[in-house]
Amino acid sequence: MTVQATTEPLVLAVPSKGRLQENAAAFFGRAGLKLAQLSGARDYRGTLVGVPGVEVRYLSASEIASQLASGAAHLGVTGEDLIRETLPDVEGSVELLTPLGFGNATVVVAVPQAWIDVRAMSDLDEVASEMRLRQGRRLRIATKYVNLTRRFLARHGIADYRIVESLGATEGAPAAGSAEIIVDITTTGATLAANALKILDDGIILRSEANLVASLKAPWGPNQREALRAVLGRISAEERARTTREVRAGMPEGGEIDLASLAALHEAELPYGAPKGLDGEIVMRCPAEAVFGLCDALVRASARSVSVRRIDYAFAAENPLAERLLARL
Ligand SMILES: Nc1ncnc2c1ncn2[C@@H]1O[C@H](COP(=O)(O)OP(=O)(O)OP(=O)(O)O)[C@@H](O)[C@H]1O
Ligand SMILES: O=P(O)(O)OC[C@H]1O[C@H](OP(=O)(O)OP(=O)(O)O)[C@H](O)[C@@H]1O
Ligand SMILES: [Mg+2]
Repeated sequence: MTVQATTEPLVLAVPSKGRLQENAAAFFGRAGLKLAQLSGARDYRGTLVGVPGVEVRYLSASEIASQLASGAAHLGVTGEDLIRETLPDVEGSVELLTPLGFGNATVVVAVPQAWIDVRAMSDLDEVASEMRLRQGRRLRIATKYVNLTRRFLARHGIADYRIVESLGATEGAPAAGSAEIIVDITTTGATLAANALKILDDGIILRSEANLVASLKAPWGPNQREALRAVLGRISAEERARTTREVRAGMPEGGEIDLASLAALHEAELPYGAPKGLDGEIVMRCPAEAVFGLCDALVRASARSVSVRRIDYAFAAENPLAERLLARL
């Protein structure tokens, strides 16, 4: 009988439900990372097709935040709001690798629209003090963002309040009489409006979006580091490709062109190096915004033809996301 060497996998935590699920799967898909569920839609574990050493775990967005904090997961996709709410020491326990452009939500302080004189946090401070003095009771704030709320109110010097923990439908609390005001996330503002609530002018606690987050507490052995490089290499390659354009130009025989300064002027690079003689094809890459400037300059430098392409992936020797994380481990 042979004993197989067990190699601990890198644990990648992916949202299993809710708003982040579909977008997260699409994000990995763009990076060429196909999620495969182990045995049908009810199994909460899976793998990444073609990337060995990775175990995918399907969890709720808030569980992902706790597992990154404890080190049970190495990498995960979750909202920054949940990271900042759940982790006592964000900087010391995780690295926010990159924002993902979805799951945008703003954590806000909202009060009844009927409170016409209450527009800012300083007004709220007055309301809270008056309630305490005149009615002998504290302002009640309904929220599931207990820690974010406490920190934000402390920064505004507000101490006369009580938190009523809410597990959902927070916006309904003032009308239901279980709290005077709320702290919750909003995206379109529709739920606040439907419940006759308004955001205080300086009541924005955090602008959040989904992030790719790495745990500093997880065990990062050699196998997990190798899997990390593979996963983040693809993610970087897709991001680099999406934001750059490849420019190919046919240069005339005997043409004279200072490729290095042309490249520098247009934030371009020569990913495959400068050709020996300049008559022939040159390949450059530049940021998408800089592409027409570069094309014009090449034409002025007597290029015979210039074409621009989008590319799917741009792999490079550098792996900036992985390097940033590895430097902290
Ligand atoms: N309306 C929204 N628009 C965009 N992103 C949102 C919205 N609501 C929540 N999010 C983001 O998605 C995260 C998870 O929210 P989601 O509603 O999917 O799960 P949940 O509320 O934690 O779970 P559940 O409501 O099932 O208990 C939020 O913390 C936030 O980062
Ligand atoms: O500003 P809006 O676009 O109206 O979105 C905000 C609402 O979306 C979220 O609720 P969700 O639908 O996730 O229900 P939940 O409270 O059960 O999480 C959030 O808690 C708000 O209630
Ligand atoms: Mg929700």
